Amino acid sequence: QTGSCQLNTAASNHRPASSMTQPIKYLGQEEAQHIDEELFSEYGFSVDQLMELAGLSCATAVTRAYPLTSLVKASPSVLVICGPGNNGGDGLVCARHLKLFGYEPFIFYPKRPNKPLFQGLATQCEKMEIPFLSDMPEASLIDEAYNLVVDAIFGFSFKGAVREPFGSILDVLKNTTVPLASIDIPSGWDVEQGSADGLQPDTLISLTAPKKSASLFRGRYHFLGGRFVPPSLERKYQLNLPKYPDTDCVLKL
Ligand SMILES: NC(=O)C1=CN([C@@H]2O[C@H](COP(=O)(O)OP(=O)(O)OC[C@H]3O[C@@H](n4cnc5c(N)ncnc54)[C@H](O)[C@@H]3O)[C@@H](O)[C@H]2O)[C@@H](O)CC1
Ligand SMILES: [K+]
Repeated sequence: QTGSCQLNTAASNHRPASSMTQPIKYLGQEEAQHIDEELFSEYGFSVDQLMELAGLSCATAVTRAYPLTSLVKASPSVLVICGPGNNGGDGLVCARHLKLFGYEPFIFYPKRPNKPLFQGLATQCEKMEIPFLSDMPEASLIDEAYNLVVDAIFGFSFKGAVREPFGSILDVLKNTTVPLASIDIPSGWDVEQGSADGLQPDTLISLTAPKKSASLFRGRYHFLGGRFVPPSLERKYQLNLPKYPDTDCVLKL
């Protein structure tokens, strides 16, 4: 090999992601979980750090898709439904930032993990005077009272048939007509195959990179959020992420 040849190879291996022409990668379930583990192990991030950035991305995406000035109800109410894992944690962070952005979030959080991270996030929301609902409202009440619903029930670790109480919650959501904004995965969808008779969100906020089922998303707004991926991790998994504009934490795909 000549010296110039080696130089070219090295240069092409270190092209910035923005100059790559390949389309953004849609991740399988295992691959998404591997990336997640690697961020926490090899890359030294903590869960609450990335959750904060993920939840901020989600709240920002809501402001883009449903600006305060576009809301039709008398108050800027948003129902945020949080599940039992980290997707639910993203929802709690999202609700807190929505409040700071001038919205009136209400949280339904039926299964709270007994862990300091989630207890802390719930306390922060309570201290921000965000009400927690004790029951899931009926579909007609949701349509009447809320401008939109944020679906933070399940993310990329969802598997198998939906267990209660979440089956009934998803059934209610299938009967609502207000826009639904799903965090990372439309809840109840198979992470790779989607769900023909599942939720049909108006907005999907894919975190880190879209998952395979996102190719079946038919809503109006698909955002990418979670602007925290180190370039070497992006290269390793060939994510081909588009370049976020300026200092934005979300990007419309
Ligand atoms: N690595 C990343 O990219 C990041 C991921 N984050 C979020 O973390 C999510 C993944 O979080 P987790 O791994 O905690 O998992 P999930 O939040 O997807 O769900 C796991 C929870 O759902 C329950 N569950 C799974 N299948 C079920 C079923 N069929 N019926 C009823 N309950 C079921 C599990 O028992 C567990 O409690 C992502 O989708 C994303 O929203 C962010 O918080 C931070 C960064
Ligand atoms: K979700």
